[in-house]
Amino acid sequence: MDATHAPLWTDDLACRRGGRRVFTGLGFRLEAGEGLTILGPNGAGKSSLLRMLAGLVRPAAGAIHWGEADIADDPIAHRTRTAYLGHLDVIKPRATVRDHLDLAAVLHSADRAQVPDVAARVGLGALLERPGRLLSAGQRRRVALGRLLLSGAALWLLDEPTNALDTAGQALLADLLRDHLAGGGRFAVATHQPIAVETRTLTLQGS
Ligand SMILES: Nc1ncnc2c1ncn2[C@@H]1O[C@H](COP(=O)(O)OP(=O)(O)OP(=O)(O)O)[C@@H](O)[C@H]1O
Repeated sequence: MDATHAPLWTDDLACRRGGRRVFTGLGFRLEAGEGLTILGPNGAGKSSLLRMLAGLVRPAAGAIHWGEADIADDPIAHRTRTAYLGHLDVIKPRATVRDHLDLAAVLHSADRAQVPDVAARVGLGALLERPGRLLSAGQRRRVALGRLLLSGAALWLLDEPTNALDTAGQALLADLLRDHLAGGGRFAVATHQPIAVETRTLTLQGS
């Protein structure tokens, strides 16, 4: 099977953090073109699961597979196909919106000529030359969405992506997620806010 279209799946996945059990026995499958919404109370392990799917936290038991392979067997391949958006948007104070998106394009071997279009897509077309220190929280989040678009990653892992986004920003996020699925991508979103995209749902119970 073409690796891009291979299913992402877990079987009997368990997570421990700080010596404490967070979740056990987690199994789910995510095909190309599918999204997953991860729900659950504070501390249930949503961020931990996303970090595990990104290969940043090791499972205490079980494994995460991409097709036949355990993602831990080829971390570089997994990093290349994955984009992780955490709670904090890392923005350099002096670098402009254009600089941030240019850097993302270079890092992901994307065409820098796309940057103005990507900025416009995320609502920052008029702010290309604005430095990071002058961006609002929602504008920073939009830079992060622009980076996501430039990543070309098949798997988007988004932790509370609606944070700081206004109504229009939340609609934009939903559009980007739908377009990503339509292009054969997949995503997992940990959220307390509903996102207006049809997805599978995984609810972590917490303890
Ligand atoms: N770096 C860490 N070291 C030790 N324990 C951690 C670490 N990060 C998280 N935990 C613990 O793991 C558990 C799950 O945390 P996690 O952040 O995954 O939950 P969450 O469902 O994303 O919560 P929230 O809804 O509050 O964002 C919590 O009990 C937390 O205290």
